[in-house]
Parts: sequence; structure tokens; C-alpha cells
Amino acid sequence: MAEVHVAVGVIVAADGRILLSRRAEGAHQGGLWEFPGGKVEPGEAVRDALERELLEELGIRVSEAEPLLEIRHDYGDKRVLLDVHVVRDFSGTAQSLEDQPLLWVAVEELRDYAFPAANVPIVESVMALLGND
Ligand SMILES: Nc1nc2c([nH]c(=O)n2[C@H]2C[C@H](O)[C@@H](COP(=O)(O)OP(=O)(O)OP(=O)(O)O)O2)c(=O)[nH]1
Ligand SMILES: [Mg+2]
Repeated sequence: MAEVHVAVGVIVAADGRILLSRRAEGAHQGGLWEFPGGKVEPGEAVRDALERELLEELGIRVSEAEPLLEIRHDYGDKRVLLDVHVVRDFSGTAQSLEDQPLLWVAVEELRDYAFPAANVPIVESVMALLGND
């Protein structure tokens, strides 16, 4: 089974909240919350994929993104490599351009949301980096 390379953005607002997006019910890992992003296309740089996906899904332009961590996870029906970046600076207002529910959440509240299993280390890492406790 080929590994799907995914560019993922932890988008941080000026007030410190993080943007979550809910995956469509019929999609892989559907109904769960995710950090916005999507598949890296063949020959595409991860950073370019991140910028393209966030523009397509949210209408925002990334000004600054730092690599946070890479996670390999095998869901059984799919293997993913999540290439996670922290986006602290962007222009535009995030909008739901693909009808996906969006939510800005305080770092301390991230644990209250249901994520795909691969996201557990992302949540821990974001809380360690940006949380207050
Ligand atoms: N964007 C994103 N994908 C995640 C996260 N956690 C996680 O396991 N994934 C998985 C779910 C999917 O199998 C894969 C992303 O693929 P996708 O199909 O949603 O990518 P895409 O946005 O390019 O969507 P599409 O055009 O193919 O519909 O990564 C996450 O936090 N964010
Ligand atoms: Mg996506």
C-alpha cells in the first residue's frame, strides 16, 4: 500500500486559537476534526502543497510556516505521512470554501475534540509548544 503524503497546517490566530476543520462524513476518517491540509501532488514541494491546500480550502495565504513534526500512521485501509507545519502568519480570513465546518479552538480545549488516531502526537506537540499549562 502506497503512503499518502499530506501537508497539514496548525493555523494559529493572533489571539492564539487554532483552526480545526471537520472531515466530511463519507471521507476517510470522516466526521472527525482535523488540521486543514491535503495531499501533496506528485513532484510538488510540501510547502507549496500546504499553501495550495490552505488557499483552496480556506482562502488564506500563508506568510510564515515552520515544520513541526512528521507522523507516519497506518490506518489499515490507508497509510499516511502527515507533514505538519505551524502557520503563525497568514493573510485573509479563513472561510469554509468546501462546506466544511470550521472552528477556532483554544489550545487548552484541543483535547475535547475527536481527531483521527494519527493526530494524537500533533495535539500533544501543539499543547507543549503553545499551551499555558
Ligand atoms: N488534512 C489532514 N489530513 C489528515 C489529518 N489527520 C489524518 O489522519 N489525516 C489523513 C486523512 C486522509 O487520509 C489524509 C488527507 O487526505 P485528504 O483526502 O483529506 O486530502 P485532500 O484535502 O487533498 O482531499 P481530496 O482533495 O482528496 O478530497 O490524511 C489532519 O489533521 N489533517
Ligand atoms: Mg483536505
